[in-house]
Amino acid sequence: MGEIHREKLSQWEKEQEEEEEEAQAQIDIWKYIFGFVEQAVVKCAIELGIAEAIEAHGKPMTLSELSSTLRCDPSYLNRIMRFLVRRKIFKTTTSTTNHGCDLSYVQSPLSRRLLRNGEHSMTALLMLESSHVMLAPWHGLSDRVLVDGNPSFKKVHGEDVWDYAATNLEHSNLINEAMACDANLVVPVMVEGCSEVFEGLTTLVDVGGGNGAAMGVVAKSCPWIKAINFDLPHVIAAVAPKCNGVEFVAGDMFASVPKADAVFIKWVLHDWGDEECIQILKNCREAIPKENGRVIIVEAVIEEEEGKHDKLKDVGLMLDMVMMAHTNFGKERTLKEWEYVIKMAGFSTFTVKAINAVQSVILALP
Ligand SMILES: Nc1ncnc2c1ncn2[C@@H]1O[C@H](CSCC[C@H]([NH3+])C(=O)O)[C@@H](O)[C@H]1O
Repeated sequence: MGEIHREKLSQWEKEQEEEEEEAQAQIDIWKYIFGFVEQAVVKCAIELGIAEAIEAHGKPMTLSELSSTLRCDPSYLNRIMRFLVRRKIFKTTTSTTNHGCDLSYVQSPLSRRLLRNGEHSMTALLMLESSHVMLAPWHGLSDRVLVDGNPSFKKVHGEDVWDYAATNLEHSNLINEAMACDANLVVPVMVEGCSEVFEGLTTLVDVGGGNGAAMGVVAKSCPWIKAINFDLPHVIAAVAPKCNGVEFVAGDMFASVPKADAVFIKWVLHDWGDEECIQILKNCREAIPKENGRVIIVEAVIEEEEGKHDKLKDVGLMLDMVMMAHTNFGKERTLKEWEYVIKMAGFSTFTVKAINAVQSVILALP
């Protein structure tokens, strides 16, 4: 191939690529303009109890059955259902009835996650993130990024998220239930694919364990382990009566952590800046034996190289934005950033294991 011909070809390829990118941008920009719509419609579906109604019906449900059960206006509900079905939240089947052919709705893997008491329910997490309390700080995100910017949550609500929760128990309960959605998802994955972290333990303390969901799963799957759920006093006071083979202890992880063979700490360190993180980790290290003790950190590890992360791990980047909006100095960390806080807290070594979850398992050894 001649030099001029090759140049022309690569010029043509470049123009082609730019045209495709332009066409894609024309589509993609709408995703950002109306990004909130999907969350809002799913929230509406949860509030109406659409998934529950279809589940209780036990067979495909027509629009008229669904509207009369939920006391909805059929034409509005029809539009909501059309939107959800296009996004594979609910599926349709056609069934023959006395009046001819009827379109009916059935559950999909996504809609099952919208069942309040479903095994993989993510309802509470969606209700938390779409609550007024959690949405308001997003309006202050750009201010947060400025030099001398203010933490967005504190600016809107006058105090940080944990102090706010201590005096707004309804919101605190929503946080606890939302976190439990993820704990119920991740801990079984760990028991399945990473059971070595629980090997040889007789006691395990979950630091910032919320309503004890994680330790509930551990107590059930590894009954020889005495599981302790440790959290702030207002959390423990609200959730302790629900214990299921788990001991509940109230306290402040910045002061000290109850002693155990190992510490479990999930989705807590990302709420804090490096200095606070190091303090929490030092207290965790003091709570475990020097020999065979371990701290099991369950957190996202942000991939530094673009394009290397899978779709689930990509959720970590969204969580990083959530931390920016909802906490004072919290962030998702790269491997290097994890190494820094773990080493600064005095641990001698650590390992990272990817699991089938947004988070990885980071094992820190004293
Ligand atoms: N100073 C503190 N001492 C103990 N727990 C705290 C403190 N500050 C915040 N927390 C708790 O940290 C938790 C963070 S949310 C994570 C909950 C749980 N580990 C899960 O992944 O499902 C909340 O339950 C807070 O109440």
